Amino acid sequence: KGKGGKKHLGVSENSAFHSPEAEKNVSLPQIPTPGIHPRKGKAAIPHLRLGAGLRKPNGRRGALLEQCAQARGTRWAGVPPAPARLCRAPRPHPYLVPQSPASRSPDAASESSGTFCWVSGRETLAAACSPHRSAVGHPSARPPGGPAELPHVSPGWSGGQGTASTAAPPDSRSGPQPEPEADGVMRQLPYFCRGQVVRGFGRGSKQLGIPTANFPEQVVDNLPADISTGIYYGWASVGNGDVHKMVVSIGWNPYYKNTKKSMETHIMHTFKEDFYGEILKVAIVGYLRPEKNFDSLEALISAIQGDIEEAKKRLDLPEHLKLKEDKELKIRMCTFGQEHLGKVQDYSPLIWVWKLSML
Ligand SMILES: Cc1cc2nc3c(=O)[nH]c(=O)nc-3n(C[C@H](O)[C@H](O)[C@H](O)COP(=O)(O)O)c2cc1C
Ligand SMILES: Nc1ncnc2c1ncn2[C@@H]1O[C@H](COP(=O)(O)OP(=O)(O)O)[C@@H](O)[C@H]1O
Repeated sequence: KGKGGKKHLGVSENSAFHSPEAEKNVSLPQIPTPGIHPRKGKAAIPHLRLGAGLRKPNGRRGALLEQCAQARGTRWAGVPPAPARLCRAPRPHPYLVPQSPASRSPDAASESSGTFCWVSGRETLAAACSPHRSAVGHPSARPPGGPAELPHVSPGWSGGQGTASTAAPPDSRSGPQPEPEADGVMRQLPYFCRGQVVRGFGRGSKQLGIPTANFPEQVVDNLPADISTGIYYGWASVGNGDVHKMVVSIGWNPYYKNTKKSMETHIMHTFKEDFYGEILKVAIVGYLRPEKNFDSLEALISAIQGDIEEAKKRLDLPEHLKLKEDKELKIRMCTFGQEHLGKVQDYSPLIWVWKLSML
């Protein structure tokens, strides 16, 4: 047992989900893995110790973590997770994500070398590596970029029900948007959110020939501040339906000079009928471009069609298809237990284990 074995790992109440794709698209800070052989992965990490406040995942939570690990086929199965194991997973790893220095750390400055975070749907294990100081765990901390911005909804989901998509736009933002900071945007992806489909201005189908399902105000309001306005792509499902490719526009539609921010999803699928009132779930996995103004309706339509084609292509890339098939995404997109969505208390570890065991 190494030094870390005596102390404990923490488990947070939050969830986040990052893909290797998100890491590829941006230059995230390199995770230092001092002393770790990439394949053998068992070298000592003399300076890596568990900090105060970490708890050993024993009892029900420990069992949960083991089951999650087993379900994922990670190397954690059957062993008590320790920071060394957190750090030894080869990169890129979909559940081991670099996190920015954590401000909630007792000594944030010391974490500048990187924080590691293993994430399963509900549980998050975190440890930080620093060449100068021992690791620090955050038992109750959310992973940076995780859904702590989604305070009143079920873990991992931004959602709500309502009747309109609103958010007061600063005037300066109604024009063309600057390229969002990749660091800010991509750290949030994949970003999951859900909500009841509400009515918009009815332009999508009629004027553009491209219907876009609108999310309610609460969903738009709960978007992480780091997710800039712009055009994104990802996966979507409606009600109990299958997962389809989608593009989503987040912002003020400068062409129409909307006064309220909205989030509008076009799903690349032909539906038999409208689905107002249904629960729409989306996983935003990538960014396409900022919102723009256009000289003509034709130019707007042509840009949106270009986005759709580009999104289709990108979503066919192996990393995206892999994500689509990922258990985590299936759990988040699937319908069993949907009645629980929105009630944090119903996302008990036992329900989560039950869901994993269903797969
Ligand atoms: C992929 C995509 C890209 C879009 N890009 C822009 C854009 O660059 N500028 C803009 O003003 N609106 C853009 N929109 C928003 C459309 O203008 C909007 O969906 C349309 O006004 C329909 O709105 P409605 O559902 O409220 O009727 C985009 C929508 C989608 C789906
Ligand atoms: N492929 C699709 N993607 C998105 N919405 C669709 C699609 N097919 C049908 N719809 C329906 O069309 C509605 C959007 O049409 P739209 O004309 O943009 O109206 P609104 O402005 O009310 O959103 C959605 O709410 C949904 O019910």
